[in-house]
Amino acid sequence: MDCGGGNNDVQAELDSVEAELDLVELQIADLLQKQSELTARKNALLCQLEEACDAAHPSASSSSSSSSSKASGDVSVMSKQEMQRYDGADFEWSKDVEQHLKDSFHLSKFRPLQLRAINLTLAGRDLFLVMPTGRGKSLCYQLPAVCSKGVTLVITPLLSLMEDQVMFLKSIDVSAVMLNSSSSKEHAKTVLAGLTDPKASFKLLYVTPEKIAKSKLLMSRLEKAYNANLLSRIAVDEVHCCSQWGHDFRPDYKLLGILKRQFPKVPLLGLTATATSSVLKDCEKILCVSQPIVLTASFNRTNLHYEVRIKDSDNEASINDIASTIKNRYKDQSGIVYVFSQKDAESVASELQNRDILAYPYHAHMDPVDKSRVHRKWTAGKIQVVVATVAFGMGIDKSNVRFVIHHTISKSIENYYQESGRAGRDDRPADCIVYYGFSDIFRISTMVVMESVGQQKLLLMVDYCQNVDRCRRSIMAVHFDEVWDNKGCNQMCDVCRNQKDFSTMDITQHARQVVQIIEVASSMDEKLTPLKLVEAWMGKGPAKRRKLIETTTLSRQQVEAVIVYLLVKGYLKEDFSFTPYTTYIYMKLGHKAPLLKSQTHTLSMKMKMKTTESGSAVKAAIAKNKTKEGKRSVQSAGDAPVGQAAKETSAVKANEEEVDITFDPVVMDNSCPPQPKQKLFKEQRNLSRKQDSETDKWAERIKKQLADRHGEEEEEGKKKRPIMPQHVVHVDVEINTVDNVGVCDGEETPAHPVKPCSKRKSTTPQRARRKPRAHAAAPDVPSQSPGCDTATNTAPSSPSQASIMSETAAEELCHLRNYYSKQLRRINYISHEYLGQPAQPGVLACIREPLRSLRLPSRVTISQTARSLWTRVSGRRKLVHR
Ligand SMILES: Nc1ncnc2c1ncn2[C@@H]1O[C@H](COP(=O)(O)OP(=O)(O)OP(=O)(O)O)[C@@H](O)[C@H]1O
Repeated sequence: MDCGGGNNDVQAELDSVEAELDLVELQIADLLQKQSELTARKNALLCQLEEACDAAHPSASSSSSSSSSKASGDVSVMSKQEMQRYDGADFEWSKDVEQHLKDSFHLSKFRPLQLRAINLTLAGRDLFLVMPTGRGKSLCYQLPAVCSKGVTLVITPLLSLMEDQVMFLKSIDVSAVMLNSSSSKEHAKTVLAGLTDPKASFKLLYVTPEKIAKSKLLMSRLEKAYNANLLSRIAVDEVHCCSQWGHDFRPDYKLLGILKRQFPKVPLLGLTATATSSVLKDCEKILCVSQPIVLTASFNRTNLHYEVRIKDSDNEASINDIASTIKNRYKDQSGIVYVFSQKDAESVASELQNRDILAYPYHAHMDPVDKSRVHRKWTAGKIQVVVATVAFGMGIDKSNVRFVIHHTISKSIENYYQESGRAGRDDRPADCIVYYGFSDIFRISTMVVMESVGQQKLLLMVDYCQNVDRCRRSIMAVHFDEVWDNKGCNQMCDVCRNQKDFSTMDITQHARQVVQIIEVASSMDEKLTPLKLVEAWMGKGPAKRRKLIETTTLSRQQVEAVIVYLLVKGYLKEDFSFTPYTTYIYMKLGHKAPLLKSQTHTLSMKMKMKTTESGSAVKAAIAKNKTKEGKRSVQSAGDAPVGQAAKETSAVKANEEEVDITFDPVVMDNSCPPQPKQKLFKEQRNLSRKQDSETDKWAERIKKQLADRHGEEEEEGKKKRPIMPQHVVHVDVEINTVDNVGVCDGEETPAHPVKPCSKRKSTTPQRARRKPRAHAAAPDVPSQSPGCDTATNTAPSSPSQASIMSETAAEELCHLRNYYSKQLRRINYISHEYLGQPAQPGVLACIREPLRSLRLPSRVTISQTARSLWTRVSGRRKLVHR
């Protein structure tokens, strides 16, 4: 068929119209998003107005429940007047409640919302209570428990939390028991019998969600207690764990719906400090509670001062800064430094000790006895600082913590709120400081990549840190769906304190440059890691590429800020590449990148600009770009560079010999122990050598490709250059793990607070770092649980043994090994959700729980999958050894 020139024109126009339509769609999506944000804000303001106009609004809870009506459920279920009645003390139980508050709990008065919550639950209402960290949520089920007939069932995610609470209740003569993996048979028997005994000696029973999911005996006893009217209440602590959208999702919380289905008349009380309305809606469904009353106290902890500091890329400098802050501002005062990994916990603690600060590490892989000692000593004020991973979080209730410093940003705003919420629980002023660094974003990114909304949440946290013009509290308020009055901060955040310490810059040209760099790299079959993108834009990298792109005169800090901004706003996105051992991150164009093609699209960004130097740098760069604009999109080899850029370009040119076409992936590798630098260096050198031999040929090919590109011709069948990480950054990662903070027993502080990593427990089986080779690639699936790290390699190791394998078998084994490594990593990753759980013997038992969270083919059971994994591995093994 003849497709003449006419058709070509039509096709060209069609392409252009389609491209324009794409742009319009993006703009519509943008506007729709803006519309929904504004509508939400409008509704919130309307609610605020309505509340303000309500003459009968009681003073008792108004200050703290400003957004309680955001749970529209309240209003539909109960009128405001009726709701206010629950702030009163004219119920049949009121006297009892008052008396126990003073006599049992030794408290003089209620904090805002406590009495309302207690009255509501005692009246049999289902209730979700969202109250800030440290405000006294526990009292809202503990006090009703002692005022009610029968037993209150409390679901808690952590054994440590459970132990702490039971110990505390015992200390005030309130009888409470717990059932967990370490309970003896006899104890379990007594507890189960007590459930149906009207004269039972305990008022509260603490269990983990897993216990509910697994113990049929417990469920049957609860059923009997229910029928005998002896199950008075169900409290689900940290209720946000039900929802995948919550920041600490636990699969077994999903099964708790059985409670309301089996015991519909028992009032349920869900408690959390961090849940957005969508998370609560999700929890409502999961727990099968219909139209619960939602009481929401303001998230605002007025005594906490929030601050973000830019982290120096030189670790030494940031440690110095932290140390001097602690020594100058918090002399002899208690605090926490949160870090990213186990290794960081040990090294930062050691660095602080070197600077005469009494700091001890705390992380999930420490001996439980050591953890318990550190916790205890810190609580007693004998240790000034705990340098901790997230393992030291929920349930840490020390009143006089004056500072919480984040050496690395948290993985979400919810996490940050929880972690920083350990500060100032005595209502006195305390500081929450985050050190925010470019490379940390990508370290965390590799950690949260497996989580369903991990990336989005991380970017919101990054946005919080990057922000220079909005009150930090207002960002949290929007995040927690709260109506925010700007006066509410009272200059208790760095932004409100240093108002006007920023300038608005038009970064449209900068953004176009970044997009162009990625496009050029992609045309050269190159993938750029975040670090390489920064360097490329600043004029480093292969000369061939430099000739094709526009470099910048912005400072490194500004370059990083712009790239992060583009990532947060969707002009860039991360691209993950997985190997059995590592996760690589590369930067790609995001869904909004095409908008930059339109000349009318502009992009501005607020930047901190303390020095005029950096300010003028930005302006100079913008001016330079404007003059260049239109002159070229791709600079030809003969073009003479101008101004500052010329200096940079020639400086880089001088270094050209040293710059190779390399890749610098950010790597998360939690499968291998830290490698000696020498070994790493050797591996890199080997890879470099391999690359060197290819580079010349490759450069020739690139030249041709570029020529083709300019001529708008696509060379058919061009081979992609294999990506060979030359510079591998080995990151030691502790996945967001919560674990058992041991019980106090009065022991000494560990003699060697900072343990060397000699016997570090890896989070996944240890493996050689090299790429698996066919001849040594027998699937050495460990005979231990996936969490164990001493995998024994039974693969043939000598050349003679290897030679008996056919090439196809070797290749297949190699694939299989990769597959299992990846599966084991995933299983292991998910297993961390279960660290607080009873360890059960047997491989199947060990991986069953994590497997629940994996997506299995329909009609395939978990046991079948587990068994088939093992059968396939052993089958392959036999094949190899034959
Ligand atoms: N009405 C009150 N008056 C004084 N102190 C109180 C009152 N209610 C609770 N507290 C104290 O506040 C502290 C924090 O209480 P609790 O552990 O219940 O907080 P929380 O809301 O569960 O916090 P988090 O979510 O951070 O665990 C406890 O030490 C508790 O004794």
